[in-house]
Formats: sequence, C-alpha cells, structure tokens
Amino acid sequence: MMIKAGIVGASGYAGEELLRLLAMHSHVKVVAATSRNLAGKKIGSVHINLDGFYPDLTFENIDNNELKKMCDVIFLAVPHGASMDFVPELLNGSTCKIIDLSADYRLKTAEFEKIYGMKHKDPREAVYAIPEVHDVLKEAEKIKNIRLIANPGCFPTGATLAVAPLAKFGVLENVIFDSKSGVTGAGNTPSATSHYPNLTENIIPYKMTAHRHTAEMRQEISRLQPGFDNISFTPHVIPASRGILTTAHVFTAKKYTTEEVKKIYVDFYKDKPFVRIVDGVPSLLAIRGSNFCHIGLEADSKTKRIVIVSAIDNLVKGAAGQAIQNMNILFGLSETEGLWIPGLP
Ligand SMILES: NC(=O)C1=CN([C@@H]2O[C@H](COP(=O)(O)OP(=O)(O)OC[C@H]3O[C@@H](n4cnc5c(N)ncnc54)[C@H](OP(=O)(O)O)[C@@H]3O)[C@@H](O)[C@H]2O)C=CC1
Ligand SMILES: CC(=O)N[C@@H](CCC(=O)OP(=O)(O)O)C(=O)O
Repeated sequence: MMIKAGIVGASGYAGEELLRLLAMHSHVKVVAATSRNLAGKKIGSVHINLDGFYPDLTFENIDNNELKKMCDVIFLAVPHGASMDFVPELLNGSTCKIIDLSADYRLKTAEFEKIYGMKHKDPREAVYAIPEVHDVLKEAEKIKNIRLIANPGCFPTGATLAVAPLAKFGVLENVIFDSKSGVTGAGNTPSATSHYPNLTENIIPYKMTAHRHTAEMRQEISRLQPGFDNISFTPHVIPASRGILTTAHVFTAKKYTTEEVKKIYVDFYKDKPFVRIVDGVPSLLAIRGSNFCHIGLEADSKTKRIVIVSAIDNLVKGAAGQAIQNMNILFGLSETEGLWIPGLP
C-alpha cells in the first residue's frame, strides 16, 4: 500500500516534523507540502536536514480542490482557527481523510467557542485520538466518521497519559499538572519568550491558572473517570527546543504504595508500544525525536499523593508522531509503522 499524503502548513515546526518522520515511512509518499510564504522553494533548501529526501517536492500554495484530488490523507499543521477553513472544502466531494493537528475539532463546539474566543465556522464531530487511551476505530464507528481526526494537544497528551490508568481505575480526587515545555511548542514565530536572552538560564511560567489546554484535559480525563474535573494546570517554557515534562500531583481518597500504582500502570499500558513505565525519573533526552512517552511514578508514603512524571517530545508524540500513529490506525497499518525510532539521548 502506498498512501499519498499532503501537508498543509509544511513550513511550520509540526509540518517540518511530519516531513522528517514521513521520509522514513515505507507506506507513505508525500505528494504535496503547502506554504504560502515559501511557495516555489525546494523542501531541502529550507529544511536543510531534509536535503536529498524529497528531491521532487517543492512548497506550493495549492488550491483545496487540487489538494483533495492528489491525496489519500491530508495533515493540517496550521494554527487553530485556520483548520476550520480547510476541513469542509477538503472533505466535500472527496474520499480523503484529514488529520488536524490544530485545536479546531478537539472540543465540543460550545466549549471551543468559549475557550478559544471565536465562532466555529464548521461545527462537526471528529475523532479525538490518543491511541493508547481511545479505541480510535471504535469511536470513529460510533460517530460514523472515520475521515476527520482531531489530533490532541501537546500538553493534554502528556497529561492524559500520565493519569489515564488511575482515572480508568476511578480513584482521582484532585490532579495538578505542572508542565515544562520546550520552546518549539509555541510555533515558529519569534516572541519575547523565545528570545534567547530572555529564556536562557530561565524558566518562564505562563497562563498560570487559565491555559486553554485545561479544558481539553478536563474533557478527556472525565471520559475515563466520569464526573471528575478537579484538574489544574500550569505550563512553563524552558530553554530547550523540544520536549514536555509533566509532573502530575495526584491526590486520591486512599493511600497507595508505589508498587500498587506501578502495577496499575504496567497493566494499563501493557500492549501499548509507545508508552514505557521507567524506573526512576523520565528524561526528556531519552524521548527526544521519538514517539515514546516515558512515565515514572512514586507514591508519597506520608500523604495520599502520587507523583507521576511523563516525558514526551512535543513535536512527535505531542504532534506529528501521534498524527502518523493515527494515520497508521486509520489505514489499517501497524501503529508503529515509520515511528519505531529510538530517542536521541
Ligand atoms: N509546535 C507544537 O509543539 C505543536 C503544535 N500543534 C499545533 O499544530 C499546528 C501547527 O503548529 P506549529 O507547526 O507549531 O506552528 P507554526 O507557527 O510553526 O507553523 C504553522 C504554519 O502554518 C501556516 N499558516 C499559518 N496560518 C495559516 C493560514 N491561515 N492558512 C494556511 N496556512 C497557515 C504557516 O505557513 P506559511 O505562512 O508558510 O503558509 C506556518 O508556517 C498548530 O495548530 C499548533 O497548535 C499541536 C501540538 C504541538
Ligand atoms: C510552549 C508553548 O507556548 N506552547 C503552546 C502550546 C500550543 C500548542 O501546541 O497548541 P495546541 O496543542 O493546542 O495545538 C502554548 O502554550 O500555547
């Protein structure tokens, strides 16, 4: 099988990561890479690490009608608010599948409009897919839509994976996520936060009580533990280019030992190739460039707190890698196809 793929927003960080990972996928040929600003430039002349991998591919500003005829799958790697301009046209009269990396189809419409402060132009259901937690194909069947995947946010991916086994067990009482993100999480437009003198030797907290990803975490974690939404989240930017380290402080009604919690996690993730329960603390270096999520945990022996730490690469498991994992599932391929790549320690 050879899947023809298109990437919209291929000049951005997530788009570039899709190009890098898809270059190693034996069942995908990237036939279109769109950019408004770089149209006419060869892929390898802009993304130098890709020089030689896409000799025939040039950034183009391709019309949606053309794009949907060329592709079996289209990845949307554009900012939130932009994807909803593409989806209706791309789905209409075509058979192509869409994997949207933006936030446009992740939340229920009313919640999206409240959190993102904009009117949704294309309210429709999509399959929200963290494959280790959701049965993607079953959920697609339920809403009779296998053509639109809402790829989860980077912070919600790390956070949900950190607490999903305990949520499924129904024992969460209060959860506080403290996350540290590399600066590529903010996209490729420079800002005061990403300016080197401001960020180096520094850690910058932001949106301390009101980050938009909190709603996504509440929505998804409450699907695992119905009725539970006592979730708080504070993000920080760290002077690293990639990676999200999330420390989840989980408070439960009863006291657990580390061994008991570990067993719950090992059982929950036993058939999930990309999640590893590690001894000790996870390291961002170990998962860098890979689709793995490493999880370390310890129960506090004095209180009813369990500390769970997850590490993902925001551009891979938090974006492009998870998008490809979802594509593999939609097209009946092995989940790990093209993604069985170790981290760069
Ligand atoms: N960075 C990350 O870690 C993660 C990102 N995401 C999501 O993925 C999406 C892409 O993120 P990221 O790559 O970081 O962002 P970037 O800002 O790096 O890139 C986005 C690209 O989209 C293109 N673009 C911008 N606006 C439009 C528009 N209105 N129509 C068409 N193209 C447009 C631009 O390309 P050009 O101007 O050349 O056309 C730009 O290079 C976002 O929705 C983001 O929230 C999700 C998880 C993690
Ligand atoms: C460090 C940093 O700035 N991170 C971004 C993550 C945004 C992102 O990736 O957004 P979606 O996952 O919703 O698409 C932020 O906090 O806004």
